[in-house]
Amino acid sequence: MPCRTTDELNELVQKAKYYTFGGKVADYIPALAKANPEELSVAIFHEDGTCVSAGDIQQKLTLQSVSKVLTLALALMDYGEEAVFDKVGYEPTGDPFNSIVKLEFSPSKPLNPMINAGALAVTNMIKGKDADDRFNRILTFIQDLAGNSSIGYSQEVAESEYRTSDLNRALSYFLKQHGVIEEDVEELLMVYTKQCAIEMDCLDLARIGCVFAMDGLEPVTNRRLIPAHVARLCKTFMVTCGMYNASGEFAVRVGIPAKSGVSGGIMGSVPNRFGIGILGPALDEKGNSIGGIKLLEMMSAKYNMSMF
Ligand SMILES: NC(=O)CC[C@H](N)C(=O)O
Repeated sequence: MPCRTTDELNELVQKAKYYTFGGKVADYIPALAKANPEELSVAIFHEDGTCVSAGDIQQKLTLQSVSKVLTLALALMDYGEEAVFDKVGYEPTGDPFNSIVKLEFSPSKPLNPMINAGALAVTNMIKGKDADDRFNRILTFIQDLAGNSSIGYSQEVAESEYRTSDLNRALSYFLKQHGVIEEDVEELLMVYTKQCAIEMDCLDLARIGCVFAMDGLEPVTNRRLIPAHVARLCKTFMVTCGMYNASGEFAVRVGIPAKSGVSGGIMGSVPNRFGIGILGPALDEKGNSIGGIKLLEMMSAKYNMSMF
């Protein structure tokens, strides 16, 4: 079903666009540096399958860190809570997403699954007979959540990140030394960089956000895609750690479970109402979409979105 657009949402996007000038696209993954910093688009996907959008929603984004919440859901479905939280903790770090510093403290397990170290530990757990099989399981799961079997990944972005992943390589070796991950680090990075390069548009992202908003039910059909307790657990991490070390301020100003990625994507879930997909590649200094956060602040005020 095509998305309609409303003057009201368009106006909010135009206002938020003004702030994109204060941001910068991520360039530590070389392929992401090509993104247009002035781009800002949003889609809202409701439980009944209707959607509203503004901006250029044909534009695609790679999931990057948004994928962390999706692999967490899959690992929890594969293994259950006890096994997953044997490898990663529950607590926000207050540090940047790629920081290594807290791993030095005992126990040497990542503080939560939303930082790179934690996400690497979670991807390490994804079941499958080899790296390709594991990645395909992640991709199929994400296609199901979005109701779109044509979703794939950007080979260019995956390879670009794989080649330049020295920090994630270092984190992985550190975790391997401490027994948090077991597999070959190169194989893990292969799966992880492809997972981060899974590509979709804002509407797909909004639809996945809506599945979480509905505690794991597919919009329209009400088919269960994720057990309710897993969806709730993921949303809790989105609130406490989803916007990196800006999650506290985001909870105050916007007040919804959300997860961002360095491509400028943000997936939001407004409980029992709708999912939100945003693309705005210009980032603030913490790595969140600068226009996207502004837009969500305005939307939260206008549509009374805060759950607090
Ligand atoms: N914050 C992010 O989106 C980080 C994801 C990116 N692929 C990385 O590992 O660095």
